[in-house]
Amino acid sequence: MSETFQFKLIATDGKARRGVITMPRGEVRTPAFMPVGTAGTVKAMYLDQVRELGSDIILGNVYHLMLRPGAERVARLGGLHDFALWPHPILTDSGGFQVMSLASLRELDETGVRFRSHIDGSKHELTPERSIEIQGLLDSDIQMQLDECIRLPAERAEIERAMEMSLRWAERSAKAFGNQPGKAMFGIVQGGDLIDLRVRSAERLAAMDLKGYAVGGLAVGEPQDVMLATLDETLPVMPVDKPRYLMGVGTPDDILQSVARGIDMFDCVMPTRAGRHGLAYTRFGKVNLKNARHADDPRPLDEASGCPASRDYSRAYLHHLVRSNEALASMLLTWNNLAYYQSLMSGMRAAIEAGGFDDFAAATKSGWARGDL
Ligand SMILES: Cc1ccc(CCc2c3nc[nH]c3cc3c(=O)[nH]c(N)nc23)cc1
Repeated sequence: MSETFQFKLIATDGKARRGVITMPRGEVRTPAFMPVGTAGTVKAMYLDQVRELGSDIILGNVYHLMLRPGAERVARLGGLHDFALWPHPILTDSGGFQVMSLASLRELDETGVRFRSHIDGSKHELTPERSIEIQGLLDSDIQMQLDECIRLPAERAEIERAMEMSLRWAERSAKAFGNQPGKAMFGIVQGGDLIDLRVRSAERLAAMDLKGYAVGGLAVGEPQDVMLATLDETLPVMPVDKPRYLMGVGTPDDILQSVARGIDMFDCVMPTRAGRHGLAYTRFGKVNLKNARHADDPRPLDEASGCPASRDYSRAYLHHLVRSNEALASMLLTWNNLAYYQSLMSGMRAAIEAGGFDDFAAATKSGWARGDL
C-alpha cells in the first residue's frame, strides 16, 4: 500500500514491461487484466472468486451506475467498494464511450453529451466535470477523462475534430479532478487510424503530466494489424514512466502482441461475455461447448488448471449445462475464462522478469495452434 499513486517499472524485456502500480487500496501488478464489472459486479461471478484468480483491480462504469442505482445513492451507501464489497482498486470509465454505443437520442457538443437512458428514457447530461464528479462519488481509484471515441472508418476532419475536443476535455477533466494524492486521472489518446493525429494527441496529453495514459479509439472493429500498427506509432511518444492502458482489448493473442509492444493494462468483455455464450478460452485455444462433439467427453477443459471450473467438470457436463441454458453454465465458463486470462497475465509477468518473454509468447501461441484435441 502507499499513500500516493505510484507506478514502478520492475523489469523490461524488449518493449515488454513488468511493473506495479501502488495506491492506498492496494497494488496492481502489470501487465494487468482488469475484469469488466460494468454495474458494480463481474457478471456471473462472486467478487472473491475474481480476486482468488489474481485480479488486482476491476472496472466500473459511469454510464451504467449513474443511470442505475445513481451515483449519489452509491455515495450515500459508502461508495462502490463498500457497495459491491470489493475493497481493492477500481478503475472507472468516464461514460462517453457507452453513451455513444448504448444511449438513444444523443446530442454531443463542446460542453459534453446529452442523452436519454436506454433503461427508462430519462434525460441525462455528461460533461467532463460531471463525469469526474460521478467517479468521485463512486470513490473510484483510477478515473478516466471524458473523451469522444470515433467509430472507424471516418473522414480525417471528423477524427481530428473529436481528437482535439478530447484534448480540451482532458484539460477540463484534469482541472475538475484536481490533486487527489491516492488516486489518478488518466488521459485517453485518440486520433483514429491517422498516425499524425495519434502522435499529436499523445504529445499534448504527455505535456499535461497526468498519472497514466490510455490508448482509446481502438478495439472498435478494426483488424488486429491496424490496431498493432497504431500502437507501434503511438507508444514511442507516450511517457515511459507512466502506466499505459489499452482500452477494450482483447483476445489472448491481442494481449500477447500488445504487451510485446509496451502496454501495461487491459480490459475486455470477451472472457466474461464469451463465458455466457458457451465459449471457453483455454491454453489449447477456444472450445465451443455448444458443439455436440462434447456430449460424451468425460475430460475437463484443462486438468492442469488450478481453477475447479477448468479442472473438475467434464466437457459433457458443461455441454449439457450450456444446451440446457442453465445459469451454472455461465458461472463455470466465466470462471474458467477469467482463470485462463489471469494465468496468461501472470505467465507474462514472470516471463518478462526472467527475460524470456519471446519464448513464453512462442510457447503460448503453439499451444493455441495445437488446438483442442
Ligand atoms: C466497465 C468498462 C467497460 C468498458 C471500458 C472500455 C470502453 C472503451 C472501449 N472498449 C473498446 N474500445 C474502447 C475505446 C474506448 C475509448 O476510446 N474511450 C473510452 N472512454 N472507453 C473506451 C471501460 C470500463
